[in-house]
Amino acid sequence: MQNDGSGRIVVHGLSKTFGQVAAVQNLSFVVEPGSVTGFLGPNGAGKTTTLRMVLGLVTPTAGVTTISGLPYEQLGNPARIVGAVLENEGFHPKRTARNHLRVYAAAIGMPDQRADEVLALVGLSGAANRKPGEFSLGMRQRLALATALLGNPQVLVLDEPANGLDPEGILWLRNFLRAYAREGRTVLVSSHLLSEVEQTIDQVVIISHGVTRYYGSLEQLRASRQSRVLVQSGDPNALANALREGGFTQLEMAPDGRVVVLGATRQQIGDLVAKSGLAVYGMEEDRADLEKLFFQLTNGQYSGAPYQAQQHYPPPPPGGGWGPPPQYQSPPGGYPQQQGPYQGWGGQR
Ligand SMILES: Nc1ncnc2c1ncn2[C@@H]1O[C@H](COP(=O)(O)OP(=O)(O)OP(=O)(O)O)[C@@H](O)[C@H]1O
Repeated sequence: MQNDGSGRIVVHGLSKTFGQVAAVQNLSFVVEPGSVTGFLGPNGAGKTTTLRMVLGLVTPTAGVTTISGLPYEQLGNPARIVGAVLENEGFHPKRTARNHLRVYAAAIGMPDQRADEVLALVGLSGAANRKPGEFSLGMRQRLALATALLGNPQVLVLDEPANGLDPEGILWLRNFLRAYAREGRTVLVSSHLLSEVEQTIDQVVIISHGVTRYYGSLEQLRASRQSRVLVQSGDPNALANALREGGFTQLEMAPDGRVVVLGATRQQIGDLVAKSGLAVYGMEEDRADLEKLFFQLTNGQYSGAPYQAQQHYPPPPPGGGWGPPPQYQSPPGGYPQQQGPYQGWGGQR
């Protein structure tokens, strides 16, 4: 085997067991260069363990993980290929930011001046002579990123990099990572909050209880959200009957008396209502937000209530892209009644 120069991260059949705890189970996904991939899952889902296996810090119980075709430990001078920021990185309390970076630069064969270059890249030039002990959490995150960038790596692996960043810091990080990926590099970013990385990532791997729940483009995940239309009518029962006859059978009643039609567009309902001659006073279309979908996909790690799937996912795209979990039987989509504000049709109002 040799370094194929691609910067592609491959995780194949990866498992890790700590005593009785199956932290990661048979995980498979590919992180392509030129994109930012989000690695998402609730706390304890197995993200850090997986990233540590990718970085050769934890030995897998089963499976393999490679970067540019090689296991991390066979990469030669890995810091020149992969830059990583893991959680809770410590800094020497007495060293300035610049000296901290110079020590690390020397260790990987980079010149002193690289320290100032990476400080500039992360916007910390003005703090070069200060000690990280005086830094805010956001500044420490930037310094950790600067450390990862020392070797000008083709691949960046960041564990929860948005933790502790203020909105401005998150925006900065987003622009930085997107620009980095645009140069054809590989960026893998973990987070337990989809909203934190939603605008940064193109691809997403969602795990829960150490198992892949979704693997593919964020765009496709967005498209799988089912729309619903809320219809205000003078006679909700007559409207419901007309809708059922028209083939719209997924109906709910909102607490305010509006009829909620799942899986329909405003236009479809408008046409049907016009034919039925019923009075309708207003229609509002909305889509399930991605965060809700994320909750559904990671069900069981957020709330005790079991998710009852109402909708099936669209079939896998040709050429794959979906996670392989054989035990994944409860596809997402729709609006789980126990989580939404709506009562089922005929339920308590
Ligand atoms: N060294 C270890 N020894 C024993 N159990 C471990 C060890 N490392 C992780 N675990 C367990 O493995 C599971 C996955 O942990 P991991 O830290 O990988 O999850 P995570 O998704 O990164 O969560 P977080 O965001 O909270 O760090 C947890 O149940 C955790 O307690």
